[in-house]
Amino acid sequence: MPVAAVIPAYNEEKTVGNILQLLKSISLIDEIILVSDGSTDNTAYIGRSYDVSVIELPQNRGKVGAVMCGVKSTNANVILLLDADLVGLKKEHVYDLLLPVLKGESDMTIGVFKNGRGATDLAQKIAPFLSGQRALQRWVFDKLKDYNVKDYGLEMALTIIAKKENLRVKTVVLNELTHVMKEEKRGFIIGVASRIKMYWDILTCMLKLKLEVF
Ligand SMILES: O=c1ccn([C@@H]2O[C@H](COP(=O)(O)OP(=O)(O)O)[C@@H](O)[C@H]2O)c(=O)[nH]1
Ligand SMILES: O=C(O)[C@@H](COP(=O)(O)O)O[C@H]1O[C@H](CO)[C@@H](O)[C@H](O)[C@H]1O
Repeated sequence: MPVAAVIPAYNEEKTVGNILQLLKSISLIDEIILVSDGSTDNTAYIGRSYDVSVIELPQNRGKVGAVMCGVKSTNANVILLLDADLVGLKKEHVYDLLLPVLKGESDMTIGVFKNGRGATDLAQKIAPFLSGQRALQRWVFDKLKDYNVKDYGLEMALTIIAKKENLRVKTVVLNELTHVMKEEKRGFIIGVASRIKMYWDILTCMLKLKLEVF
């Protein structure tokens, strides 16, 4: 069953290289697609240097736009979604996300950080369903087409759809994995603004999909 890893990246030159290098060493993955979402740094250049498929969007489309573009470009049946700002990604994390889907035991897996860093562990403990680390059957992803999901609403939408349709979802622990937080990447003011926008996207997505998840 062909597997594509889709990595949305907006100005992630500091972290994306290590992620691509690790993914390239995993034979379960047939295709690696880096979507540089209007990045103004060396993200796309680094992607090309690892000899993976690089889609360079001329303008920033937001996370869901970037991911959709990447998924559209492949025929793979199984999609692995990973953020480009992960720190500490190991092969075991990727296997733990992919294998339940490849074995047909789960329709989607959701990876939750543990023992990474206090702040990012806590965020995912409170809201594991927001995690960007997932593996899923393509037909699950394709259900997003029926909804008008914006930017950071992606994970909330996938989680709600899975619940609504009674899909088999497995939460897997990603030990000693963390990511660079918005405030660390973009500075305090832009980081906080981006965080507020993220929560707004999530809230509007929840309201739109009219389903309670709590
Ligand atoms: O407009 C955007 C915003 C984010 N991202 C990517 O989506 C992932 C998650 O976004 P972000 O880092 O902002 O979320 P956080 O990790 O802080 O929750 C990262 O790989 C980003 O580079 C993107 O492709 N386009
Ligand atoms: O875990 C979370 O609460 C947020 C915010 O993470 P940080 O506070 O920047 O560590 O990040 C996740 O949620 C976003 C919306 O679902 C996803 O797009 C990100 O991939 C995910 O890391």
